[in-house]
Parts: sequence; C-alpha cells; structure tokens
Amino acid sequence: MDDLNTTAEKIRTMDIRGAGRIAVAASAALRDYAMSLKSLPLSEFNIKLEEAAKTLVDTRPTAVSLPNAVALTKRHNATNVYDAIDEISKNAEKFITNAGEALEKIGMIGAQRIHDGDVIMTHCNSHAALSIIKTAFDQGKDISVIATESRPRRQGLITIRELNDHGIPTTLIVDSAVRLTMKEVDLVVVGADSISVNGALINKIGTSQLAMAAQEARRNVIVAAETYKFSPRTLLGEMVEIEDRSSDEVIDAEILRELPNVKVKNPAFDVTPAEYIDLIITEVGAFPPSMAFTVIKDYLGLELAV
Ligand SMILES: O=P(O)(O)OC[C@H]1O[C@H](OP(=O)(O)O)[C@H](O)[C@@H]1O
Repeated sequence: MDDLNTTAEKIRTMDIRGAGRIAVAASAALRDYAMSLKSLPLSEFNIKLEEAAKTLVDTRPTAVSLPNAVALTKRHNATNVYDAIDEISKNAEKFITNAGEALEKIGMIGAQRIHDGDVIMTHCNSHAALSIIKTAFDQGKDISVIATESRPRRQGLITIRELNDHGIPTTLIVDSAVRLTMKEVDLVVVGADSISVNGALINKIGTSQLAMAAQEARRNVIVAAETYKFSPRTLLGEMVEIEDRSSDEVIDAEILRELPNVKVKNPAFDVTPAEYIDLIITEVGAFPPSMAFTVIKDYLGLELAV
C-alpha cells in the first residue's frame, strides 16, 4: 500500500489539492493498488480494497469529489480478482477521462455567461472556475480578473500565476478587500468542494463573503462544479463536514506558544446558502441551485447516497 499511502499523504498535506485533482489522484491510486493485489483471493481482495478506499477518503473530509471518486472507482460485480481489477481499471479510466472532459465542457458553457469588458472576481484556486475564465478569454473576450489571496494557504497566488501565464490581466487583492472592491466587479466565478441537496455551496473559506458582497452589490455569483461535486449523502440528512486545519497554517507555532490565552481556529471551508448563487455550471448544463437534487439523481445516481 506504499504508493497509495503516498498519494493519501499528498492529499492530506495538500501537495495534491483542489477538489477535482484530489478526486482524480484518488481514483488512479485506487486502480493501481487494486492491480497490485492480483494474487489474492477475491474475499481478501475486497477487504483490502475497502481499507484502501477508507485511507483515501479519510484524508480530507469536505470535498465530496473524493468519496464520490472512490465509490465510483471501487465498485465491481466480479466473481474473481482478474475481472474485479478489469472493472476497477475501466471505472478509473472513465472517471479520469470524464473529469478532464467535464472541465472543458464547464469552460464552454460558463463562458457564455461572460461578456466583453467583464471584470470577474474569483477566490482560491479552482480549475473549474479558471476553465470558464480562460475559455472566455480564448474566445477573444476582453476580460480581466480580480483574484483574492485566499489566506491562509494563499492559493490565490497559484491563480494569479496561471492567469498571468494565460495573458489575462489580473489584480491580486487581500481577502478583506473583497467588499470594497466588489463595485468594480461584474460577476463572481468560484469553484466548489461540495454542493448539498439544498443547493448550498461548500467552498474555500471566504467564499460566502464574496457571495454576500456580490448580492449586496447586485452582482451574479456563478459556481463552476463538475457533477461529481454534488453530495449524494446530503439526501440522507448528512451535513458536509467543514475541515479544521492546523493552526500552523495561520501563525507560527513558536509565537503561539508564547500566547497561552490565545487559540487559533482555522476552518478551511464555509457554506454559501443557495439564495446567494445564481447558477451552477456543470458539464451537463447550467442549473439553478434548486435543481441540486435532480443533478444528484440523474447524473450521480441515488445509490451513491448509501
Ligand atoms: O476542483 P477545483 O475546481 O480545482 O477546485 C475546487 C475547490 O477546491 C479547493 O479546495 P483546496 O484548495 O483543495 O482546499 C478550493 O476550495 C476550490 O474552490
């Protein structure tokens, strides 16, 4: 399980990050691990597969892309290990190919909502959101981007590099400048870690502040999310867990040790209620958040809820 553990550790430490990327990495790691078990009897194979699935899913709790990818990859009806590995390999190939194609389709669909002259605010680093922005730019639209720093991990610095390399005029702001800057913005485009059945968006901490400031300024909020970012288990009443990360990401441990009356809270995500979201752009179309149940039922399958 060495390679699988390495991938799990990279996801935990955020060496591999972004809800889509962790899903693709987990699917590939599970496939490779299953292939390494070909000499086992089926019953033992299935036990080891479940253990590996749990190791991957337990790395980060919020992005539902991870358990969805693992569930879609590991399922098989085989009666021997060779057929099981074959099914799992095909599942992984399908998931990984679809994930890549979904990003392109989201770009094409979402770009329709972007007009010449638009100033777009984005938060953190979302490959799906950037696909929309880059596609609109590639279509010749004269656009610019305002990107938040996204403390504490500062994924905004990845975003500005990516936009710079694509030739897109970009302004970096600190997170606390979101409301002040909103008057310069035409629309907000963000990614998703999870979308619950009531249409609420769970995304990088601070996303809800962008959404509130956008609503106050009457600006649209567009969410870019592959269908596998919708959470089937929220159908059963399960809440999406918000990941709390280490205080080391916020303040130096030595400084904190000198401050015995201070504690640090570092939630990595927040919840934006559906009423702040205008449209969710998926690879199968643009939906209002109120259609989250339909997306889960028709494109993920209710069996993923159990
Ligand atoms: O899948 P894509 O669109 O790339 O990213 C979706 C979301 O995943 C990221 O989480 P983190 O940085 O891994 O905690 C951000 O919250 C981003 O908006």
